[in-house]
Order: sequence, then C-alpha cells, then structure tokens
Amino acid sequence: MKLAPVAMTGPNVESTVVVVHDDVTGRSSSVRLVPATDDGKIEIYASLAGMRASFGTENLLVIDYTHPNAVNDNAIFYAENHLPFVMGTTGGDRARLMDDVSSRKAFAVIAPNMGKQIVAMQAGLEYAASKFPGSFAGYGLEVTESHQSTKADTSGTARAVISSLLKLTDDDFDVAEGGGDINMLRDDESSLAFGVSREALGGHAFHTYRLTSSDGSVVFELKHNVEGRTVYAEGTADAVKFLANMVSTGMEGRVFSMIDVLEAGALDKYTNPVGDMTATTRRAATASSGAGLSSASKFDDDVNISPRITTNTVAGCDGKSTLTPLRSRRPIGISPPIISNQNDPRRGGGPLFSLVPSSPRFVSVSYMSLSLAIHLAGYELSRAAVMALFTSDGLGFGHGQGAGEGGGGGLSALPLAVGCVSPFSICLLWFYGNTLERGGPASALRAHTLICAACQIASGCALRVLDERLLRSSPNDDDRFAVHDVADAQFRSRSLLFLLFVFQNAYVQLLYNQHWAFIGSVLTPEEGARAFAPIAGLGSIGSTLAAGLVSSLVRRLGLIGLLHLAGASFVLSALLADIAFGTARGGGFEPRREDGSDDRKYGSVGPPGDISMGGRVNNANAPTSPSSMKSKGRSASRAPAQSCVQCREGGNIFHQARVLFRRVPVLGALFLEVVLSQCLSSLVNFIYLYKLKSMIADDDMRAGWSGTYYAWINGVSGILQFFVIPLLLKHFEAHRIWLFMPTLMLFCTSYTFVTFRSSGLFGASASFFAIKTMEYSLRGAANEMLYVSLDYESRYLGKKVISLIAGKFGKSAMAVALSLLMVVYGEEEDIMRYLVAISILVAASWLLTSMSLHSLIEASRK
Ligand SMILES: NC(=O)C1=CN([C@@H]2O[C@H](COP(=O)(O)OP(=O)(O)OC[C@H]3O[C@@H](n4cnc5c(N)ncnc54)[C@H](O)[C@@H]3O)[C@@H](O)[C@H]2O)C=CC1
Ligand SMILES: O=C(O)C1=N[C@H](C(=O)O)C[C@H](O)C1
Repeated sequence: MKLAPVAMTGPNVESTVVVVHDDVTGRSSSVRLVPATDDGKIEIYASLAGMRASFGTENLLVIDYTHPNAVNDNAIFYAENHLPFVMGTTGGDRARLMDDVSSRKAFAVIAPNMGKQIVAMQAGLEYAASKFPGSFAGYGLEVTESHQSTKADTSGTARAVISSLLKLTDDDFDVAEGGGDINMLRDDESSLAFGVSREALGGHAFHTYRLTSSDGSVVFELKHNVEGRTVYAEGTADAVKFLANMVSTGMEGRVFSMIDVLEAGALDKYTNPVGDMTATTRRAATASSGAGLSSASKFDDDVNISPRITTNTVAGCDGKSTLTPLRSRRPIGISPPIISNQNDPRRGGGPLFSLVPSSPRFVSVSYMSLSLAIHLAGYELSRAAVMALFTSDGLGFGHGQGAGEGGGGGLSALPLAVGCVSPFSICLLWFYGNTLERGGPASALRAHTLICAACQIASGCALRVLDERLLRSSPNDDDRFAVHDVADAQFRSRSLLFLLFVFQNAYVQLLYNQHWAFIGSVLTPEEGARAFAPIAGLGSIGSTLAAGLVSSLVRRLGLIGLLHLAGASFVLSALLADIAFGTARGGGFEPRREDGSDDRKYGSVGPPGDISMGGRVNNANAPTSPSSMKSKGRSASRAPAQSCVQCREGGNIFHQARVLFRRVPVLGALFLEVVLSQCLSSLVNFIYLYKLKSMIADDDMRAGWSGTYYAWINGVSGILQFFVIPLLLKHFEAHRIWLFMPTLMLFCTSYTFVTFRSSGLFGASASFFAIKTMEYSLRGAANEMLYVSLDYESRYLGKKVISLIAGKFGKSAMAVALSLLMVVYGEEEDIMRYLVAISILVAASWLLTSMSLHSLIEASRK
C-alpha cells in the first residue's frame, strides 16, 4: 500500500507539498496538498482520473480525518465519485451524513472512534444497555473529556458512549450541540490537572464517565485515556482492510461501523486484518490528522478471500487527504530478527500463523527457514575445514612440511585475517546492494549464495591441486627447484586460505541476514513474534547437527571433501530460497523493490549478529529481535515522529554516539562493556585455537574435534536460550546477567592460566566455550532487556552504534594487537601464557565496566 501523491486539505490551507516519513521502514513519500476549494477539486478530479488509470478503478480508498465542517460535503464527494471511505472525523450533521451516504449506496466505515479497544468497550456498553435497560435508574451521570486545545468539536466518542449510558440510567443528561452537560477541557492547564502528560497536550483524548447513585453511596467510573494517535491509526488500518473486502464481495454499498469491523475480525471472515497493513501505512496514518485518499493493487490472499479481492491503502498526513497507489502488501527490509527474550510474556500462545499450513505464505517461510538452516549447516562444515586447513602444516600457515620445523603454529596470520573481515564485509554489502538494486532480492540472494558455493568448491579443487604439488616435491636443500616449487605452492595455498577465511566469515553473515529479511518481510510482526523462535531453533539444529557430523564426515571425505560438501549445501540453500521466493511471487507477496522506497534496506539490513574469530553467527549485538520488534512498535508510538528524524540528521555516527552517551550514560557503559567482552572473546578464541593446534597436529582430527566442540556450543546455547534462561529469568533479576557474565569469565580465564601447561586442551577450551555459549544465548537477551527500557530514539541509535561500532571495534582492536604481537614475538608458548594472563586482566576490566553498567541500571530503575 502506498500513500497517494495528492491529498485534500482545508480550503484555507496553501497548496503545498509535504514529505511523510515512516519511522519504521524509513521510507518517505511526497504528498501534494490541494485545498478543498472549487479550483482544488478540479485538480483532485484530474488526479483521480490519473490514479484510476494507473491503479485500477477499484483500487482507491479514502481516509478522512478532517474538520467537523467538512464532514458532510466530503462524504457526498466520496460517495458521488464512487470512492469507498473510512471516516474518523467527528462532528457535522451526523444524521444527514448517514442519509447522504446510505442513499447513494456508498461503501463507508464511519466511526467517531477507531480505537479498537474503545470500540469494544462501546459494544459492551451497548450490549448491557440492550440487555439491562434502566439498570442504573436513579444514577446521575457526569462526563469530563479533555482534548488538545485545537479540537473544534465536542468529543464524538463521548457522545456515542453517553447515548449507551443513557439507556442504562434515566438521567436527563444533555448532549446538545456545543457539548451540553459534557465538561469539555480544551486548555492546557485543565488538561494537565486532569492527568494528561505535558508531551501529549497537542494530541490526546481523555474521557471519564461517572455514574453516582442518588444517595451517593455507590459510584461507577469508566475511563479511557489515550495519548497520541497510534490507537486510531491501527483501527483505521483494520477498517480499510475490512472495507476493501466488503467492496470485493460485489454486495451493495453500505455504511459500516467499527463494531462491524471488530465483529468481522472476531469471526475471522478474512485473514489477518492488521497484519496485512504495512508498517509504513500504519505509521503514516499514525502521523496524520486529515483526509486521505489511497489506492491499492489487487492481490489474491492466502485463505478465505476471493480472488477478485482488492485491497486499498491507508493514507494520511498532517491534516490532509491523500491519494495512495499501492504496490506491495508487505514492508520490506525489516531488520533481521534474532531470538532473544524468549521469556517475553508478550509472546503468548496461539497458532503460529493465522494461515493454514498449506497457504503460500506458510510454505514460502518454511522453505526459507530450511534454506537458512542448510546455509548455517554449510557454514559449520566450511568453518571446520577452513580452520583446520588454515593452521595446517602443509597448505596452511603451520611450520611443518615447508619449513621443516616439525609441525606447530599456524595462527600468526589469523589475527590479520580476522581484522580483514569487517572491511571486507563492508565491500560485500556494497556489492550486494548493487546486485539487489539491479535484480531484486530473489536474484541477489540466488547469485550470492551461488558465488559462495562456487568459491568453496573452486577453492577445494585448487587446494587439492596444490596439495598434490606439495606431496610431489620433496623439500631438500640441495634441490633448489623443489624448494622453490614448495614455497610457491605454499604461498598460493596460504593466500587462498586467507581469502577463503575472510570471504567465508563475511558472506555467512550477509546471507543469513537476507534469509531473515525475507522471513521478516513475509510475516507480519504478530506472526513473526511467534515464528522467529522456532525458525531460529531450526537454524540452531542445522548448525548443531552439521558440526556434530564433521568428525565422521572428515574421516570419509577429508578436509577438501568437507569444503565441497559445504559448497553443495550452499547450492541446496540457494535452491530452497528460490522456491521460497517463487512461492511468494505466485502468492503476490514477494518482497521487492518499490518506487521511491528505501528498499536497499532489504539487502543492507544491519547485522543480526556477528561472526567471531572462526565463530558462528551470534546475536551479541543484535539490532533487533522479535520481542524488540514488538516493543519497537510500542515505543515508536510513544515517540514523537521527529525523534527518528533527529537520529538521522544528527551528524555522523560517532558524533551521534557522543551526544547519545552524554544523554543516556547507560548506553555509554554498554558500549564499553561490549567492546571489552568482544576483546576477550577474540583473545580466548585465539588462545583456544593455539592450544588446539599444539595438542592435535593432525588436520583431520583437529577439524573433527573442533566440529564436535562447536556442536556442543551450539547445542548448549540452544538449550540455554530456549529453555533455561527463560526459566531463570523468572526467578532472578535480569540485570544480574551483566555481573554474571564477566565473573564467570574471570573464573574461566584464571582456570585456563593455572592449567595452561598441565591440563591439555580442556583449560583453554573452557574459556572460549563459556564466552561463546554466553554470546549465543545470554547476551542477546541481556542487551534487549536493557534496550527495552529506553526511549525510542535511544534504542534506535543505541542499537545502531553498539552493533556497528562497539562489537567490531572490540574485535578489530584485539586483532590488530595480536597481529603486532605475532610479528614481534611469533607463536611462543611463553607469549601464549602472557596472553592468558592478559585475558584475566581483560575479564577483570569487563567486570568493572559491568559493575558500573549494573549500578547505572539500578539507579535508573530507582
Ligand atoms: N475517529 C477517531 O478515532 C478519531 C477522530 N478524530 C477526528 O478527526 C478530526 C480531525 O482531528 P485532528 O486531526 O485532531 O484535527 P486537525 O485540526 O489537526 O486536522 C484537521 C485537518 O483537516 C484539514 N481540513 C479542513 N477542512 C478540510 C476539507 N474540507 N478537506 C480536507 N481537509 C480539510 C485541515 O486543514 C486540518 O489540517 C476531528 O473531527 C477529530 O474529532 C481524531 C482522532 C481520532
Ligand atoms: O479530536 C480528537 O483528537 C479525537 N476525536 C475523536 C472524538 O471526538 O471522539 C476521537 C478521540 O476522542 C480523539
């Protein structure tokens, strides 16, 4: 759905162009405001003709939030021009309004209040009134309502509610023009005294109805207090969908109420009324107060909707009416969700989708989820093979065969490779963005997954040739040709492995984001909140199984065979993703580019997690999560529309971060905490890999060991994330996580130090195991719990800064430090012991930072 480029506005308003910005999707639309004068109407007629030619006669719908003075004329205009309309505007001559619309057999939803909850309350009162008329006989009624000082009329909602209450009581309450007995508050002082918050003085609707028995011994009070406009925008979205469906049935035009809309929803007559509205649409309407005209495209819905159905758009902007062409039903570019906050009570139960399992959306999401799981499985295979080859003595950076030093080392180039991952990811993102722009999401994902597969397979073939060359040449000081040949082959294989390492780590994250972007685009936020955890669980199972199989696969296929198998998994993943896109295309809900929209986001959504040094995708710095997506919606509604604009306009990200940290010190502390934890993560990973290489010289065995190790990490973090942490968080205060993580690491690194020489692999791998498991499970939940307590702007920018800078900075800083150390000292055992000692210091600094973060959280809670 799209906003139309033209909108009607008040006759006294200058014709102008406004830009309507959607905070959620980041998209903007320009809307030309045309005053509702005779001249203006000529322009509107011309625009209508153009829109109908472009989008189809039935694909236009009006949303009217204008002025009480305009109600009657506007309604006749819409009815005579065969424009179905949703009218929220109150006032005017209501009886005439109903007559005018009904007699013209026009389609409309007209309601003085679009807030679904308020409408449900009204319906309840009506029911009580019809069931128990007069049950409050003798009770006196008092009504106070407060609105922004600019509101021209008496609350239409109050009038409607009073008409129901007057069926219950015999009070002679007067609701005449001008308000009658209603106590109308329209000045800021009275509104504040009535409980309205200062920020909502410009837009609120507070209502209190009090019924008091004649002797004053019994008092009933009914309140509905709304700040902002989101609740109306949401209801309007439902009304639009409902009306589009009614039009499509071919029935005669009728005037519906919001109770009709609610009842239709309750009876599930059509699918997913809110879900099918785009976030853009809802936000645009949220920001609005005016009349909107919108257009829509045809779509075949998944269930219960006739193929003829058309859907229409919501439109609206500051006090105007808009014409809106619609292209896609779904927002694209939703940030990839990460599982966290599994204990979120808002998750609730209920079916996964409001769709039947055979519906195209269910099928397409299932295929994409499988594609994601196979992609992660392929990554596990590739990681095990690449790490073992990277540190191998023949093809890799070890010192065995080539230098004749008898096996060992192999990690000196690793920090540099890790340091190259972030810059390479940025280039890749740019490249991906271009492909996306040229071919759209489906072909971009296909092309890049196949590139990824081809690189694994081609590298495997090249490494096999180089390995044979190395085996053929016997390094012998006297045979200068053979020495040169070995050196040349090693140079090539090392360069290839270096590139493969960087490439593989950058690519896995990028493609993983694309899978989630598709899933996030196809599912509504409500469905997503239920489906993300099982989908992430499927991914977890894929990677755990693959990692667990590495050991037996490597025995059968060898390391290069493992690379080929990884390549084959990526091909399969591409195929499944293609089927997912194909199904979406067939169902008419394929995420695709939209004119003027910020669709590059589809491919450039922020990283859902990060890739550790040889690690899997983790959610340490996840920008969003299913639960946060929900809460994002919630707080976005609380936030002033311009707050996000400030986020974008406030200079470069470093400047924004400085300003933000000064304003929200808890985010500054979180930033430091993330930097230190990422430094430690890289360091203990390096120590673990060093120990692994020095204890297991055989490449195949090393790959097998590391596969099993990662299978345990994946498995344990999955169990923690899905089962243990939600349980624990019921009994322990969440902010203790911040202290728990570094304390555990202080113990683990001290243990590694004490046992470094004696305990073999166990001591070194324990630290890495602990930090990785926490990163995959606890970290995301901890971050989200902190973000959720912040205001919208802090959360939006905080996530951006922390995920973009803190995580990468921590890793890159450690990579640079380790690279320098390797150049100066090499891989000496003593140096490694120093590194373990340093890891204790880093863990201690992390603990100190966490303590300050913890006390800031405590202080803000108080
Ligand atoms: N049903 C519901 O749930 C809700 C209804 N409303 C109603 O919506 C109406 C507007 O409320 P606000 O946005 O607060 O008022 P507002 O005064 O901020 O905006 C009204 C806009 O309508 C424009 N306008 C005036 N005459 C027009 C015309 N002939 N054609 C097109 N546009 C015209 C004005 O230029 C102004 O920008 C009120 O009647 C209010 O009671 C508001 C919120 C919720
Ligand atoms: O003007 C408003 O703001 C509102 N108007 C409607 C009304 O008059 O009832 C609905 C809600 O009160 C907000």
